Amino acid sequence: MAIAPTSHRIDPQSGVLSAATGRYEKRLADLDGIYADNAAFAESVAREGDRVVYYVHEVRPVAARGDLIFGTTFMEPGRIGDEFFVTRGHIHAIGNRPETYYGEAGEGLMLLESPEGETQILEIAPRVMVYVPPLWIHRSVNTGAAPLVMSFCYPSDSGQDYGLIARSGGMATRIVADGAGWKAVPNAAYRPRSKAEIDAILATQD
Ligand SMILES: O=P(O)(O)OC[C@H]1O[C@](O)(CO)[C@@H](O)[C@@H]1O
Ligand SMILES: [Fe+2]
Repeated sequence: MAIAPTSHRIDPQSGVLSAATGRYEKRLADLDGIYADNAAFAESVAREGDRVVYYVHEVRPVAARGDLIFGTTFMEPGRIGDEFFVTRGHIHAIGNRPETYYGEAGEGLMLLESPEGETQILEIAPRVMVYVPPLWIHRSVNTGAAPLVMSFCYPSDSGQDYGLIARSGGMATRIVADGAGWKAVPNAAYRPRSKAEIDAILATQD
């Protein structure tokens, strides 16, 4: 039986996606261990731990290999200390699954890192399409003063692996405020991956 075609409307300001099959949100208190400034994070959680940092609307038609998952990410503007709000970030559990992101509103960055530890930073803004190639860890950063809204699409069997970043002490690069703009700085807690761990990531391809 064929799957019925569907059409969905995106509100670029709120990221609300009509006829989404799922929605989730991440609040400040859910994001422990992501930011460098532990004291600033603890203070923010004590003051407003319930505050939503980002939310996702998505459509998952079926879980079958070869299908797509698509949706929107809405990110509030803000910082922990001098570090801009970010998504948790992940590599796909099947590492060679790619993804696209398209800017709907606001301005920010796609922070990318290869298994070997190379950093790439791509700016995202309305009408900009970003391609996340297979095997790149990816995290969105809202560097603006307004919400950052993006739409995304990736293969339905990709999965998300959040442990890889955690085991390395975070991503190699952090994005911090620099006057009215941003700059990339090294993450002092970063531990480069061993050859064995890089090989394990490469082995998740099919
Ligand atoms: O899954 P994370 O790293 O919290 O980030 C959320 C974003 O990534 C996605 O998992 C898509 O890869 C979406 O849910 C959203 O674009
Ligand atoms: Fe992804």
